Amino acid sequence: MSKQLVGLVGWRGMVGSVLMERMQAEGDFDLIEPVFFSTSNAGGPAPAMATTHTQLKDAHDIAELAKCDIVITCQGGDYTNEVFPKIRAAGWNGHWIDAASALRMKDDAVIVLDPVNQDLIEQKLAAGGKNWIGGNCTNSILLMGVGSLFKAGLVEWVSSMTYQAASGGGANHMRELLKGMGVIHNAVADKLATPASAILEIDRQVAHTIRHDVPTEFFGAPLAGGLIPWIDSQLDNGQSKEEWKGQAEVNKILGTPTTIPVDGLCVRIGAMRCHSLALTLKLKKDLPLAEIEALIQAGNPWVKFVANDRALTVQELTPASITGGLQVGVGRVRKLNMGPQYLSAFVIGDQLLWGAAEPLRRMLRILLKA
Ligand SMILES: NC(=O)C1=CN([C@@H]2O[C@H](COP(=O)(O)OP(=O)(O)OC[C@H]3O[C@@H](n4cnc5c(N)ncnc54)[C@H](OP(=O)(O)O)[C@@H]3O)[C@@H](O)[C@H]2O)C=CC1
Ligand SMILES: N[C@@H](CC(=O)OP(=O)(O)O)C(=O)O
Repeated sequence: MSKQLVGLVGWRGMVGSVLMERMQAEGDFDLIEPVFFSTSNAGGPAPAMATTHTQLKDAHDIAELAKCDIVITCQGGDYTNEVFPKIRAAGWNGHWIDAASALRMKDDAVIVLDPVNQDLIEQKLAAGGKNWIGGNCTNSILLMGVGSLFKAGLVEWVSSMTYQAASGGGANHMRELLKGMGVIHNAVADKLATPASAILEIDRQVAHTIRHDVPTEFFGAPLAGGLIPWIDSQLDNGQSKEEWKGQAEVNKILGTPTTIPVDGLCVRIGAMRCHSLALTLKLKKDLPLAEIEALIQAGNPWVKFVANDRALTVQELTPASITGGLQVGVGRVRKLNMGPQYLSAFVIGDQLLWGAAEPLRRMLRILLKA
């Protein structure tokens, strides 16, 4: 049987590069005939994984895109908004897999996170579904961590306070964070090298540098040495767009018949690519902690459950430990003073992997098997 023609758009960007790495690591390219597209370099050489179509094609050429059985795009929402309606209007009936948020809430789109919603994906596939969209990174990580509690019907509501990495903004944001760290260090490097120098003087200089010299072009405020308690645009109800996505996407991923309230504040912090969430969950009943822990551990093979122990937590439940891997850390699980149905949990994951690239390549695998 001939291999399916899979168009890849946005493979050079940050999410796309991580997707390419993962597809190579898992041997996905052996199963498909890839066609690489570009918005900036049509006619240029395609990456080495391309065996037949060795030149980049124009990512705006609808006729070329429409030759593909499957298109995977990590190019961004503007591209999706422009090209997707055109290719469908041209009668293309292939599968569209997308990292951008543009189509997520459309009725005919499924937000894909198969370790959590494989049943929903299979059901929509059988019903002729064609549009498969990766979820918001924070929501995918939340559900990879504690999705089993939702699936067991135990969650009445969840308050999710997030600590989101620079990579969520893109490559330039990661660079800006690092430049800012360097600017701060340079401002006090001499004094730091002298153990006897006064810490308050160092602190004054650091505060001045953060206010005046740390670059803010991409984040709009200094992130290095600080945090920014707002992510994405402002909505009329006082939520940020990132906060709004929590309830909307979590419920859509799970296919809940009645909306489970999900809300909280989303905060940008100076981590590189690990998003974390401090959760308060109100459970529908008072379950023993051991039972809750067992449920979380059994959620999926990528859950890395960390006992609520200081030494283990500071070793295992940090960006330093989690970054670059597929494990999603879950820990700090304990009952809260508010009552026996109130549970805390801390969830942490690499937002470029489960948060962006991994659900897309796994959706490709599901389609190749179908
Ligand atoms: N960043 C994240 O954490 C997440 C992002 N997403 C979504 O994924 C989509 C893509 O995001 P992201 O990967 O961050 O976007 P990038 O800005 O990194 O890449 C998008 C495109 O920009 C073009 N580009 C221009 N200059 C460069 C350069 N110097 N290096 C690489 N590419 C360049 C490339 O297109 P070309 O090769 O055609 O020129 C590339 O495909 C967005 O819709 C985003 O919402 C989803 C989940 C998480
Ligand atoms: N907004 C996320 C990243 C992202 O791209 O989200 P979405 O795929 O929902 O646009 C963040 O900044 O961390």
